[in-house]
Amino acid sequence: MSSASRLSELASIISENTKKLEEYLASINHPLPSLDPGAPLALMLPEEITVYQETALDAATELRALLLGPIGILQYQAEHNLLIGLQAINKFKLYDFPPGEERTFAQLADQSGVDEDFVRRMIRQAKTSYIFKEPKPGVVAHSAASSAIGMVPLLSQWLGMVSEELYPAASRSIDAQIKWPGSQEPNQTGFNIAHNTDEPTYKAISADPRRAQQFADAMTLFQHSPGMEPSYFVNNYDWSGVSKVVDIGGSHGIVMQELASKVPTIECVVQDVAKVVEEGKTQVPKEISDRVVFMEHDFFTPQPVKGADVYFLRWIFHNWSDKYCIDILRNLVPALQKGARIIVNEFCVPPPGVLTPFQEKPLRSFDLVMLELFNAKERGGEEWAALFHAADEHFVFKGVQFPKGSKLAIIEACWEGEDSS
Ligand SMILES: C[S@@+](CC[C@H](N)C(=O)[O-])C[C@H]1O[C@@H](n2cnc3c(N)ncnc32)[C@H](O)[C@@H]1O
Repeated sequence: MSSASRLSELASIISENTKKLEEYLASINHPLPSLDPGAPLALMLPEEITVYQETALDAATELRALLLGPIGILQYQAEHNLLIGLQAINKFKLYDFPPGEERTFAQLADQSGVDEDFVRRMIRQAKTSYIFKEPKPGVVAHSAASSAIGMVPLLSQWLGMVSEELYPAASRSIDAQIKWPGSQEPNQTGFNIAHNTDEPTYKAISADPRRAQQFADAMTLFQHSPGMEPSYFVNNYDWSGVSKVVDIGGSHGIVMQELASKVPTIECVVQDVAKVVEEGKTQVPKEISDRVVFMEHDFFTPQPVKGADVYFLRWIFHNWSDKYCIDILRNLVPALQKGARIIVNEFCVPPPGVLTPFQEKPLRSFDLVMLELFNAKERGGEEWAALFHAADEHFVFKGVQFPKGSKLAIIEACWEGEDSS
C-alpha cells in the first residue's frame, strides 16, 4: 500500500475510534479528555472500550512517523531536553501554584529562587509537550499535565526518580558497556558511572533517605497503575490442591494478603529482608494474620521453608542478570519436593511483531531501565524457559499465561526431580 493511501487509512482509523470513545464517554457522562486543569488524570475505561483508545493511539503514532519522514523521526524522537525541563520543573517546584491562577516568569523565579531566564526557557520548552500554558506572553498558567504534578505527590516523586536516577544512568550506559562489555554484575552499570559509586543501585539509593523515599514512592505509583493489581494473579490461577505458598521477596505481602483472603485454606509465608519484614508484619489484617506470616530470608541462600506447594516470585528476576537468577532458582532446590511449582509474576515480552510499536515501547523501555540500573533484563517466553533449564534440568517449564488486562504474565515451572527435603 502506498504511503498516500496509508495516511488516509490511518486518519480514518483515528477518526472512527475516537468517535466510538467519545460516544462511550458521553453515554456515562464522563468528562471528555482535555489539556486544561481539571481534566481526568487518566481515562479509566473498561477493556472493550480501551481497544478504541489503543487503536487510535497506535494509528496516531504511525501517522506521526509517516508525516515526519525518516529524518524527522530521528530528530524528533531524541527528546532528551524534555527530561531536563521536567527535572527543573519538579526540583524547583515551578508547578507550585493553584490551577486557575497565573504567575509571571519573574514570580516563578522569585518563589523558586532560580534565575528568571532559566525558568522561562524551561517552561517554554515543556509547553511544547502540553506541560503548562502561556495565555499571554510572559504569563504562565497550568495545563492538565502541569497541574497534575502538584495534585499527585507520587507523580512528583516519579518525575524526580526518572530525571535524577534513570536519566543520568541511561546517559552513561554506553560507557558502561564499553568499560564492562556484557557484564552481568549489578555494580557495573550506567548508574554506577553516572553516580560514581561501586555499590549496586538499590544499596546506593538506600544510603540516602531522600533518594530512597523518592524511589519507593515512584515504585508505589507504578504498582498502583491499572493492570498491576494482585487480583489478576490471584483470580486467574487454579488454587485447587495448593495449601502452602512462599512469596520470595514478597515485600509487605500484598499478593499473599489477597490470596489468603480469597482462599481460606491457604497458608502463606512472605520472605524479604529484615527491615521490610518488620514493616510488613504490621500491615496484615487481623482476620488473616495467622495465615500470612513473615520471615526474614535472603534469596541468595538456601530456601528454609521446605515442602511448600508453590514458591512465588513477583517482580524479582527482572532486577537480576541471568547469572543471579540462576543462583536464586538453585537456592530453591534444597526445599523442593516433587511436583512443587515455581510461579513467576512478571512481564513476559512477546516476540517481535506481536505488539504494535506503541504497545511495545513501554516494555522495551523497561528492559533498558533494567540494563541501566542492574545489568538485568525483561524476558520473553523462550528466555524464561532457558533460565529454568539452565538452573536445573529438573525444572520443567510449563508455559506462560497472559491474564486479560494484566500487565504481568504468570510464568510457571514445576520441579520434577526427587524430593530434596
Ligand atoms: C521489586 S520488589 C518486588 C516486591 C514484591 N514481590 C512485589 O511484587 O510487590 C523486590 C523485593 O525484593 C526484596 N529483596 C531484594 N533483595 C533481596 C534478597 N537478597 N533476599 C530477599 N529479598 C530481597 C526487596 O526488599 C523488595 O521487597
